Amino acid sequence: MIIVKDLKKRYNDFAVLHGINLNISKGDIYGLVGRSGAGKSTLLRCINGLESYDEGKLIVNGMEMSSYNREGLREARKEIGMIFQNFSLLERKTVYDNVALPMVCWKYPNSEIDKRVNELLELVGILDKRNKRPRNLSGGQKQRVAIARALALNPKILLCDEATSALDPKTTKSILALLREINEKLGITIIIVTHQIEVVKQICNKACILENGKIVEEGSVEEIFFRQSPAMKRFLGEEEEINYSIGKSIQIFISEDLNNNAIFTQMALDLNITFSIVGGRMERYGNKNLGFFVISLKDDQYPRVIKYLDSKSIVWRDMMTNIDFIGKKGELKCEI
Ligand SMILES: Nc1ncnc2c1ncn2[C@@H]1O[C@H](COP(=O)(O)OP(=O)(O)OP(=O)(O)O)[C@@H](O)[C@H]1O
Repeated sequence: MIIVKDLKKRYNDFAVLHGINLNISKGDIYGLVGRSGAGKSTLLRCINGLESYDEGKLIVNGMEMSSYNREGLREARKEIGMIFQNFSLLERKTVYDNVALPMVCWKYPNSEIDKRVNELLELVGILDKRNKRPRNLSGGQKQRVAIARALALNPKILLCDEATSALDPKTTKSILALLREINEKLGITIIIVTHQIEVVKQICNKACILENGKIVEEGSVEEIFFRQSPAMKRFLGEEEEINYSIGKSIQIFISEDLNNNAIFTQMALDLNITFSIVGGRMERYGNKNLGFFVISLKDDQYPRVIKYLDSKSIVWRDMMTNIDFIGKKGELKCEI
């Protein structure tokens, strides 16, 4: 659906995108995360044709974006809806008129506009606000209007630029739930630019981390979590390693297909050992529970425990060397 290959973009002598490679498939909810200034919005604007690029390929819905003439680009952009942090609604128009605007611009017949706008307002849950002006709505309601307007022309792709950054946590949750519903019901591919890792955890199936115009981490949200790469830690501001200095410490990664309580009890029973759990965290990623625990082992327990974990295909990391990351059946094996 979206293929980005060696994409480069400069603003005068400032290189903002340094050779981006990405593949976003139909139906993905893809998170583009990174700190302020990393180049996320620039990449998003290249994807919807608001910005040109200098080198590389950018194929959206099967067409190279740089190959369009003005009229072709205008047509292509019908397939790509966009929402923003500040909602970008017209204050002097009603909710209904804001949502109708793209269809009015494309000269759709009034009856079709009326039917579609009412359907969309119903979908986003604010049909009762159709005659209100944006200033009479809450932030979450304004973003619902913006979502309905972005869907007016029946796009295949919805781009969200920090769409929940101005909203409180509860409203953010409800907007993300709405985006997920739109993705599932209408089959729309969604790209979410955000600096909030919570957003990625709640809704994305895939994500990348952008750092100074380069992708430093990419994959399914589960893979990114399991890798716990330095890039991820830098993004989260968790670079400092906790020093687990008693004996040998290993980090054991848990996914929902493992019964995490049972792992530790079973291992203690099978190996006839005791050990301390010295750290850990479980979190919800989309509809999965993922997490890790750090256990501290005596030197003589260490080889037996890692042999046991490998035999059960459980992912673990040596906290001392920080270089081994033994993968389930090998597929998650990587150096960090
Ligand atoms: N039109 C422009 N002209 C010159 N430099 C620009 C322009 N737009 C963006 N930049 C610069 O490009 C870099 C990336 O900006 P961009 O807005 O893409 O980052 P971002 O990751 O979206 O940041 P934020 O999260 O703060 O929005 C920044 O250093 C910014 O100053």
